[in-house]
Amino acid sequence: MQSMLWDGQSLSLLNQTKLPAVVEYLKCTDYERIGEAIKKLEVRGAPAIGAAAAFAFVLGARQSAKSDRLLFLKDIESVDGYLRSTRPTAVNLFWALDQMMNVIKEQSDRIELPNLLNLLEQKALFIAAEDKRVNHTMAEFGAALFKEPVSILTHCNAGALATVEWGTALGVIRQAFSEGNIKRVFADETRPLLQGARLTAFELQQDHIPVTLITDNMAGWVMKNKMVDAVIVGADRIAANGDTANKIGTYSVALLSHMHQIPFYVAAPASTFDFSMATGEQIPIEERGEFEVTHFQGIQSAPDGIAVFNPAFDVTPNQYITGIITEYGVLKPNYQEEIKQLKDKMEENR
Ligand SMILES: CSC[C@@H](O)[C@@H](O)C(=O)COP(=O)(O)O
Repeated sequence: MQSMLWDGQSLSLLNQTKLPAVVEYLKCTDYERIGEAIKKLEVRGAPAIGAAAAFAFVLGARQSAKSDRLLFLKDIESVDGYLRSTRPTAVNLFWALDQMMNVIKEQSDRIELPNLLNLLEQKALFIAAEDKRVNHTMAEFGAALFKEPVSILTHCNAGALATVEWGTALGVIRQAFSEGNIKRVFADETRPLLQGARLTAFELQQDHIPVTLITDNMAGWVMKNKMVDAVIVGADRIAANGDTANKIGTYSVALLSHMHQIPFYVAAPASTFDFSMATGEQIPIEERGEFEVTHFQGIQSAPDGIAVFNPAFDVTPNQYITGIITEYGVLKPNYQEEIKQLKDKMEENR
C-alpha cells in the first residue's frame, strides 16, 4: 500500500479521511494543496507528513521560479514558512523541510535555477526512498524481539499509511507476522478521529494479519485478561531523554502496560528524534478543533456550546518505554546515553 505517488509533476495522496469506505487519490499539483492536505489529515502520520512536505517544497520551488535570485529566495522562504505552519508536533515535517532548505542554502548561489530545481526533486525522492528503506530495517530489528508467537496491541496508525510505505509499528508487526510470530493484533480505535479503526484495521485486514478492533477504553481490560503480550506504537517526536510524543491516548496505554508488566515499545526512524529538546516537556502539542470531539462522523454527539479540550498528542515519559526500535537498532534505557550515541552514528553516516 502506497500513501503517496510522485509522477514528476504532481503528488497523488491516498485520501486518509475517506478510508476505509472510499479509496481515492488526491492529485496535488501545487504546494498549497499539499499543505491543505496535511492540515486536514488527508495525509497524516509523522513520516508521511515529512515526505509529502518535501514534495510540496519541490512544487513550491517550481512555482517560485523566477530569474531574479533574491526574489526566488524570498518566495521559497514563504513556501517553507507555510509548510512549517501546517502541523506542529511531528518533527519529521521540520526535519524534511530542513533537508530541502539545506539544498537551497548550499547550492542556490552555485548553480543555475533549473539544476537547483532538479536537485530539490532528487532530494525529495531520496527522502521518500529512505523512508521505505529505514522502515524495513527497523522492522527486522523489531521483529527480532519476538522469538515466539505473540499478541500485540497498537494505538493509532503507524502503518504504510503513516509513512511512505510499510510502516513503523505496523512494519515491525508485518515482519514478525511473516516470521510466524504474530498471533493477533489488537487495534485501539483511537478517538476522536479513529485512525485505529479506519486505517490500522484496514491495513492489517488487507494483509490478512489477524486483527481485532477495540475501543480505546477496552485496552486495560484486554491486558488484565492476559490477551496482550506486548504493545508497539509509533512516534511523532522523541526528546533527547526518550520521552515520546504520539497520538493522544498513548500515554494511558503506556501506564496500563506498566501496571500489567507488558513490554511497551516505540518504533520510529531516526528522523523522529528531536535532539534539541532535552525532555518531552518541550514538545509542542497540537490542539485541534472542538468539532472533532462534539461530533461523531458529522453527527452531533455533545450539547451545543460545551467546552472542549482536544489535544491531538500526549507525551509518554521515558520510564514507561521498554525499548525504542529504530533503523540503528533497539535503544534501551538509559535513553539519554543511547540517544546521544544514535546522534553520533547519524552524524558519522552523513
Ligand atoms: C509512523 S506514525 C506515528 C504517529 O505519527 C502516529 O501514531 C500518530 O500519532 C499520527 O497522528 P495523526 O494525527 O494521525 O497524524
